[in-house]
Amino acid sequence: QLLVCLRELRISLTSVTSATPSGTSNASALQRLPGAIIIGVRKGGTRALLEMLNLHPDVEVAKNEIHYFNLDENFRKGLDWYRAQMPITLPGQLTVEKTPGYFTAPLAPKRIWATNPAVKLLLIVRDPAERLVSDYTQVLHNRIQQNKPYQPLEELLLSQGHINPKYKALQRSFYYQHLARWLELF
Ligand SMILES: Nc1ncnc2c1ncn2[C@@H]1O[C@H](COP(=O)(O)OS(=O)(=O)O)[C@@H](OP(=O)(O)O)[C@H]1O
Repeated sequence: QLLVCLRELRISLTSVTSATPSGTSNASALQRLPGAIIIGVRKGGTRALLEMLNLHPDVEVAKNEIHYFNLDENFRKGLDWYRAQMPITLPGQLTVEKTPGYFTAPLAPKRIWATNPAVKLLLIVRDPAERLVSDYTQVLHNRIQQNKPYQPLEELLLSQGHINPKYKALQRSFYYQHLARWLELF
């Protein structure tokens, strides 16, 4: 399925990436903006998806999460900074980056659209309740490692006997609310 998906991505991206000259000389080895972005969801298996795509010789991935479209401090650094975070590719190769934080970031859809409306967005989802528990577990793990205090999941999830809609890990599992913002543009 991934191979089929990749073939489709390459076909649809030919027009976008063909602005670069064909051939495989070193002069054509450049850092290019992504043709596809894994936008989420956090704890949805985004790292595994990125690594699997990276097995294909026509794909190069940004190893780290870039957080360009969701963090103002990075967005302010500009497009040249973003491009500089990308791997070197040859013409015809597809650059992919993943930052699961994009999916829930209010400004990310508009920013990505303004940068490249033809970019392909990849979203991998997971049972939202399992995702929430995984999200909580990661934060818990980080806090324990940093010797910081932590609350049980029940305390975060419930407020006066009711579900607390302000709990961030819960909000991140409201897939439809976030997806609606993306679908307004893409
Ligand atoms: N192939 C496959 N099938 C099912 N689940 C998988 C798979 N690969 C990764 N995982 C699980 O995905 C969780 C990590 O997701 P992410 O890579 O998106 O995490 S992160 O948002 O980048 O931190 C993490 O979940 P938890 O085990 O609950 O932490 C992984 O176990």
